[in-house]
Amino acid sequence: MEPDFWHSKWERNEIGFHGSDANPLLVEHFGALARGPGSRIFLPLCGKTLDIHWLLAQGYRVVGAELSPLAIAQLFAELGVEPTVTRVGALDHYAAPDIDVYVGDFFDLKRETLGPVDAVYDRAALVALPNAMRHRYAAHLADITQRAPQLLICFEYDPRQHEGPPFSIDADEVRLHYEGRYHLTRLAHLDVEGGLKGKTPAKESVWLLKMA
Ligand SMILES: C[S@@+](CC[C@H](N)C(=O)[O-])C[C@H]1O[C@@H](n2cnc3c(N)ncnc32)[C@H](O)[C@@H]1O
Repeated sequence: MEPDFWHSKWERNEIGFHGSDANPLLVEHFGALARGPGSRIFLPLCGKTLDIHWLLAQGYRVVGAELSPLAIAQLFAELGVEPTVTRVGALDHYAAPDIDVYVGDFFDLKRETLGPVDAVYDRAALVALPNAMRHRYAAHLADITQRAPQLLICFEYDPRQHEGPPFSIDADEVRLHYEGRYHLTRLAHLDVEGGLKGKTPAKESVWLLKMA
């Protein structure tokens, strides 16, 4: 997807991916990462997800990366926090106590800028990207986070029935991206209630990725 695709989604408020509560799969499975309060959790392609609110409320520190300044203005407004904004290379760094968000292209985020992270939470990031970008994304994510343990949520459905995003990512594809880099465990494999976008039969998987 080109940046304009996402900018226009945010400008038109076509954000069906944005949940109205913290993701139940995060709440159920985050403990598998075994990271205590105070740990720094990275959310690539974070949007304004309420998962950030949940993580902060649990005492975690959060760092996000997001293309849309509109999304991040809304995130901080909804958190009720005024960030300071500074330029770091090609990105804008929004900072407030316990939260940093880098606004711009994820592929411009460097390891030194991101700093150390204790865990990664990918919900609707890998699945948001077309196939050609997913390889680059997975390699870049593993590199800048130094293969920090990761909770990854993916959809699976018959790709003939729905044109992404979200794209269908089955177990073979998760292994293709990550098997050489992490030890993989599938923690859950569930039917999406009512189907994807209320019509396409789909499953959701939760993966735990840990350095082998
Ligand atoms: C499907 S949404 C998911 C947002 C969030 N993870 C959630 O669960 O609500 C994908 C997000 O990725 C952002 N995005 C897409 N391409 C990006 C890129 N190259 N760099 C940073 N963010 C990007 C979009 O603006 C959008 O907010």
